[in-house]
Amino acid sequence: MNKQPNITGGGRNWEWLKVEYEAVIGLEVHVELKTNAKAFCSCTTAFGGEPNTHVCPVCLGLPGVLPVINRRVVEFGLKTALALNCQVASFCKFDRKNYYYPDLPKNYQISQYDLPLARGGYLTINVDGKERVIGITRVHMEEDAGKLIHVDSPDGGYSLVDYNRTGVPLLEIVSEPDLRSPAEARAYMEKLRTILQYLDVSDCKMEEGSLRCDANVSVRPRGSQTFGTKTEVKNLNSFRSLQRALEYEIERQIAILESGGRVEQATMAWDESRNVTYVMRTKEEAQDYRYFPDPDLVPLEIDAAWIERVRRELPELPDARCRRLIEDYGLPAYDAGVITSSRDLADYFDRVVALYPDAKTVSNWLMGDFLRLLNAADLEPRQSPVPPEELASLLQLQKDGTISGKIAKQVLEEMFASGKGARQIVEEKGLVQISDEAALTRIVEEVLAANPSVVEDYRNGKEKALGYLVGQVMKATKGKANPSLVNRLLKERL
Ligand SMILES: Nc1ncnc2c1ncn2[C@@H]1O[C@H](COP(=O)(O)OP(=O)(O)OP(=O)(O)O)[C@@H](O)[C@H]1O
Ligand SMILES: [Mg+2]
Ligand SMILES: [Mg+2]
Repeated sequence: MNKQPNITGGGRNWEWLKVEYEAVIGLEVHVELKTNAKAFCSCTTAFGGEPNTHVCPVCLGLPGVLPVINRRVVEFGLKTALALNCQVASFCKFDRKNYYYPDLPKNYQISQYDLPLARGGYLTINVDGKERVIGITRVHMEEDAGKLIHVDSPDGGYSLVDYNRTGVPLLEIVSEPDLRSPAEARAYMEKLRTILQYLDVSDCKMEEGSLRCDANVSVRPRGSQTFGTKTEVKNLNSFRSLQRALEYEIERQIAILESGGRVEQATMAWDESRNVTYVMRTKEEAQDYRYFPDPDLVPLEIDAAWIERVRRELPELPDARCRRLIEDYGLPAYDAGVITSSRDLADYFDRVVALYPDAKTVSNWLMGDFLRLLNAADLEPRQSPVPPEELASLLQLQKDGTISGKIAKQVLEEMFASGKGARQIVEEKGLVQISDEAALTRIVEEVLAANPSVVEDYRNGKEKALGYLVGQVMKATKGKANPSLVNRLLKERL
C-alpha cells in the first residue's frame, strides 16, 4: 500500500475529491440458511451450543464418510434465486475449494464454482428517492466453516476451534459492480435482508453472523468507462460498519491515486474500534484454490416442475406488498416503504388496519411511538407486548373521543410496560377525556383570569398566545381535557 490517508486531519477537502472520483462497489453476501439440519449431514444448525457438540463424522471430515445434499438447502436456494429474479440452472454441481485453515477440518470447502445454482438476477433499491436496479451475478450453495476463538495468555496465547458451525448451509449471493456509494451498498444489503426475511430462509442476524457481507470496492475518475483495481473489505458486522468501512476505503484509495500511487489488489479487514481498514493479505487468485468437482456428490438436475412449484409458492415480496399498500390504502410511498421493510411489521399493520381501517393513522402510530418503543425494548413486532387488536382499540378510544391524543400516547407506553389492554388502563387510571362543558368552562375561566397579559397579547393579534392558554388548561386537567372543546371555549371568551 502506498500511502495511508489522513482522513481526520490534514485539511484535505474530501468532499471535493469525491466529486472528481466515483466509487464502484460489488457485494458478496453469505447467508446462513435456517434449515434444521446441516447441508450434507443431519447435525443440527442451532446457533451456539457447547463447542463441538453439533458435529458428526461427515461434518468433521473423518475418513470413509460421504456427504448427502439436504433437499431443503436446494429448496431455499431456489426460493432465493427466484425472488432475486435469477435464471435457475437446470444442471449444477458442487466443487471443492481447497485451502488449509484450522476452522476447515476437510481442508476444502464444498462450494459451487463454474456451474452455480442460479445467475443473472437483480433487485431494486431506493436511495434519496432515486430507484436503481442492481444486478445479481450469481447465487450458489456452499457450506460454512467452524469458528476460531483466540485466547490471549501471558505466554503468547492460543486458539480454540468450535466445529458446530462447520457444514451449516450457506448461500453466496454476488452482486454486479453496480453500486456507486456506501449508502447504496447499505440500501442493497438492507433490501436483500428484507427479501430473505420475507422468504423465511434465514435469521439474517449480522451480529450472530447468519448474514455476512464482504465489500469489493474501487474508485475511478468520474466519467471513466473502465474499472479501477478493487480491494475486498471483510469483517463487517453491521450495516453501519459496512457503510463506514466503505467510506474509509474509498477515501484511502482516492488518497493513493491523488499522491500518484496505484491501488494494490488486496483483502482488507475493517477494524471496528479504530475505524480503519488494514491489509489482511494480498489477493489470492481463483487458481490458488484448485477448484475441482466434488467426486463425493452427484450433480443436481433441477427439473422445471420443481422450479415452477417453488415459484408458485413464493410469498408476496416486499416491492409487491409496498405497491399494494400504496394502491389499496392510499398510503404515501414513504410510509409503505417503511412498513414493508419488515414482513413482521407489514403483517402487524394488516392486522391493525383490518380492525381500524384508517390506514394513515395506523401507519403514523407504527412508524412513530410503536417502533420507538419496540426498538428501545429490542423486540420484533411479533414479540410486541401490545397485540394488533389492542393497538386498534387504543386508536378507537382516541377516535370516539374517550381519550385525547396526548393521553393515547401515554396509554401506549403503559400498555407496553404492563401488557394490559387499552380500555383497562384508561379505566383504572381515570384517563377518560373531560368533555363535560360545565367543568371545562370553570377551568377555562380560571386560566383566563390567571393570565391577563397573555389574553392581552392574543387580542393584539398574537395567535400563538392561544396555544399557551390551551396548554394551561391541559396542564390543569393533566392532559385529559378535550382539546377541540377547550379551543372553542377559549375562543368564545377571547
Ligand atoms: N473493479 C471492481 N470494483 C469493485 N467491485 C468489483 C470490481 N470488479 C468486481 N467487483 C465485484 O467484486 C465481487 C467479486 O466477487 P467474486 O466472488 O466473483 O470474486 P472473488 O472476490 O475474486 O472471489 P472470492 O472472494 O469468492 O474468493 C463482485 O461482487 C463484483 O461485482
Ligand atoms: Mg466469492
Ligand atoms: Mg471475494
